[in-house]
Amino acid sequence: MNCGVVGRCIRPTDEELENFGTPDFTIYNAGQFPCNRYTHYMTSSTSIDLNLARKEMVILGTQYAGEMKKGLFSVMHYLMPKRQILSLHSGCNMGIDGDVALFFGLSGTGKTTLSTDHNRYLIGDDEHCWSDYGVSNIEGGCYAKCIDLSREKEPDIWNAIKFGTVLENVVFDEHIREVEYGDKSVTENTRAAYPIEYIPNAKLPCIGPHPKNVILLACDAFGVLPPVSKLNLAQTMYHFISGYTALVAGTEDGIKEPTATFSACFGAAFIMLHPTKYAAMLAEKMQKHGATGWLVNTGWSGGSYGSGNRIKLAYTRKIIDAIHSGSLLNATYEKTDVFGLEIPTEIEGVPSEILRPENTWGDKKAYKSTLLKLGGLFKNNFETFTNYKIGKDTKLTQEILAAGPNF
Ligand SMILES: Nc1ncnc2c1ncn2[C@@H]1O[C@H](COP(=O)(O)OP(=O)(O)O)[C@@H](O)[C@H]1O
Ligand SMILES: C=C(OP(=O)(O)O)C(=O)O
Repeated sequence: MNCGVVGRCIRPTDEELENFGTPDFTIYNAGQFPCNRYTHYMTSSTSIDLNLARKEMVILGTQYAGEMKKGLFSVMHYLMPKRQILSLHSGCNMGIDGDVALFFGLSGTGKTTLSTDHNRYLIGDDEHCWSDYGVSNIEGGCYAKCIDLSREKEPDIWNAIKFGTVLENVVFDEHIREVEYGDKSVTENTRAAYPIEYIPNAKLPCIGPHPKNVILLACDAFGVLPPVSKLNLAQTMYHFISGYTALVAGTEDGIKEPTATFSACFGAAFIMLHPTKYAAMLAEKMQKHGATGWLVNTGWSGGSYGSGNRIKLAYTRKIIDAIHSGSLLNATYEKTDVFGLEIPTEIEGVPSEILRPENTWGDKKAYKSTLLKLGGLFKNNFETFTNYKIGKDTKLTQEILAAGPNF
């Protein structure tokens, strides 16, 4: 992505600008002007139209800066697989030993927060490609949510908000120009767009070797998924194709209560081919490069949204640390009912009782029925995909099906 959209795209050097020639793609952003919602297939006065042949995108009726980057992300989901490159809706970072981790997840599940890690190099927070040479960021900056942002919990993002960063939808005092990060009066989806080099340990250029860990993030507002589970390849494919999260108030307009969302490949809005095409590419790359899959619940524990609490970010960070260090791979595991997930019995710095969700619920009956409810939602959702084969391999398709909830 090589243009200058609020610091998030890869900016050309002065030399490249000299010989810029014609752009690869042109965005016409008339965000203040609504589209005609009475046109066929229109459901609102907002539209983002792509013409792949003309290499043009037209944005109407929305001034949300996210539309530009996500529109181009859709283009990449078309162009990249044609070159055997997998486009990924994931954050990405790298340890000092060169171990790369991907963080897949829908909006608000923690891609930006968890890939921005003081002890690791940031490759990017949201959009990447995985080719035969390793991973690379599509963007040149980040787009962090900053609702309730605090210096203590997210110091790197806090410090990246300085001159040159664009704050979107935040409320601030006009006189002293101080931002009130807790203020949701415009929207909960407040953002900070900053160039990646505002993160001190950014990996420049934003490329890295083949991933060692593939972390699937779900913010489970039902509170029944374990804080972390180790996945085999078939389970990784199953959860990748399912693309589950339970949204709470935030990015999507009108969502105030938690609802289960299934978004294939953690990006149904952006994919252009059938989900199993991307899943097969992911499986092949993970197998070839020996990557391990993980499912991390950054959502609720001790009950559903309303009665339980969101898992502390500090605990999620400890879980992620144990994945990166390799220590979690060697932990002792036990298997859960229904989802058949392998969960560790101990992780340093995390209270052991929270690792098994059942332990944290006071009402065990409510836990069981909520677990079965979620399992049922997964099953229903997956029916859409059962007729599609993963590549030519029917065995893999069967394995993926068997890797889902079983009850
Ligand atoms: N346990 C947790 N893990 C990750 N994020 C959490 C957790 N608890 C609260 N959060 C908050 O959830 C939000 C995650 O948003 P973000 O990282 O921007 O998601 P994404 O990049 O996937 O859209 C942040 O505001 C973060 O502070
Ligand atoms: C820009 C977006 O991505 P994310 O919320 O994952 O940062 C969005 O979905 O609006």
